[in-house]
Amino acid sequence: MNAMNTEAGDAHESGASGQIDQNQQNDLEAMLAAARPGTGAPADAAGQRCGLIAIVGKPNVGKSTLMNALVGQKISITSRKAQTTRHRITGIRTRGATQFVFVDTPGFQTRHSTALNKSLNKTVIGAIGDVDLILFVVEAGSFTLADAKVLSLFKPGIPTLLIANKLDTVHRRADIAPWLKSMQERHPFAEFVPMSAKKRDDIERLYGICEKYLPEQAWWYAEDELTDRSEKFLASETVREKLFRFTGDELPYTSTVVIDKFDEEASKQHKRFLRIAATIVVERDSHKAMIIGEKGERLKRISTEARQELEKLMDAKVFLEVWVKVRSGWADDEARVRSFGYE
Ligand SMILES: Nc1nc2c(ncn2[C@@H]2O[C@H](COP(=O)(O)OP(=O)(O)OP(=O)(O)O)[C@@H](O)[C@H]2O)c(=O)[nH]1
Repeated sequence: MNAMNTEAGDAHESGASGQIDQNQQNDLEAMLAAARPGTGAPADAAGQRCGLIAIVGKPNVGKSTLMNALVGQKISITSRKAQTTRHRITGIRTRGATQFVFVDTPGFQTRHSTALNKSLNKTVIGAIGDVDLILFVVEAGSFTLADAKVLSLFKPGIPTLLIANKLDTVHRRADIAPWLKSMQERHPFAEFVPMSAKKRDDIERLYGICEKYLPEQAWWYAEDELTDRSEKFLASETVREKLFRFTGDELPYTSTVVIDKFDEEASKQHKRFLRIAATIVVERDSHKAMIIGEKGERLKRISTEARQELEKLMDAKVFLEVWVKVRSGWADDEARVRSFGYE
C-alpha cells in the first residue's frame, strides 16, 4: 500500500500542474481500486505484511484483555474467572501496511487432567505450531510451574516475545530487571516487553515490535474484518460471559453453553430477526439451581443481558431462549467433549 500511496501522491502533484491526462487518471484510479483491500486480491502486494500471532499463557494472565486491546474491539470474552476462553479465537487488525492476525488460545490447564483439559491443551499446541510470532504472556515478576509447562510446548525456531503483563501491579520496579535476566536464561526470547494490556501506549508500542516479525506478503482479509468466527460462536460466548458474570466464582468452569438453534427469519418490522436457543450444560442439580436463582431471576438477567448484547453485536432483533440442563460428569467423557465442539 505504501508504494501505491506514493504513486497517488505523485499523480496528484503532476495533475495539479496539468501534466496528467484523463486516460492516465483513469488508469491510475483503476490501479488504486485493484490494490484496495476488500475488493479482491490486491494487484500488487508491495510493502504489505501479514502474519499469524499466537497469544499464549497460563489462565488469567491477561491474554483475552491483550487481544481485545490489540484488535480494538471486544471479540474474545474476558472475565475475572479463569478458564473462560475455551476456543481458539482470531482477531484481525490492519494498521498501515500490516495485517496482524491474532490467535487467542485457551488457558493452559496443568492442574487437572480430565478429557476437557487434554482437549484444551491440544488446542494450544495446535495453535502455536504454525504461527509467525508467539506472544508468551506471564505476569511481570512471576514465573510458576504452570508458566514453565506452557513454555515447554514451544517449538524452536518461532520467534517468541516475553510479554511481562500487569506491570502496573508491580510495586517494586527494581525487581523487574533481575527477573528479566533470569527469564533470559530460560528461553531464547526474541525480545522482552514489560507492559500492561490495559495501557494504550503499551499496546501501540507492541504493534511496532510485532510488525517486524511478520513476513512481507499480501493481506489475507479485508481491511475492516475483525474476526472470522461465526455469529453462532459469538452467541455462545456471549451467553457464557453473562453466565459467569452473574454466578461469580460459584460456578465451576466445566459449565458450558451449546447453541441448539440459530435461525435468521424474514421480518417486516426488522431488517434482521434472529431466533436463538441456547442450553447451559452443568454438572450438578445444585449448579442448575444456582443459575436459575430465586424465582428464575438470575436466569432472566443472564438471558436479558445476553440478548441486549447480541442485538448490538449482530445489528438485529434477537429472540433468545436459554435453558439449563444437568449432564453429570461430562467433563470426563471424551466423546461428549467432542460432541460439544472441543477438539
Ligand atoms: N492490573 C491489570 N490487570 C489486568 C491486566 N491485563 C489483564 N488484567 C486482568 O486480569 C484478569 C484476567 O484477564 P483475562 O484477559 O481474562 O485473562 P486470560 O489469560 O485470557 O484468562 P483465561 O481466559 O482464563 O485463559 C482480568 O480481571 C483482567 O482485567 C493488566 O495489564 N493489569
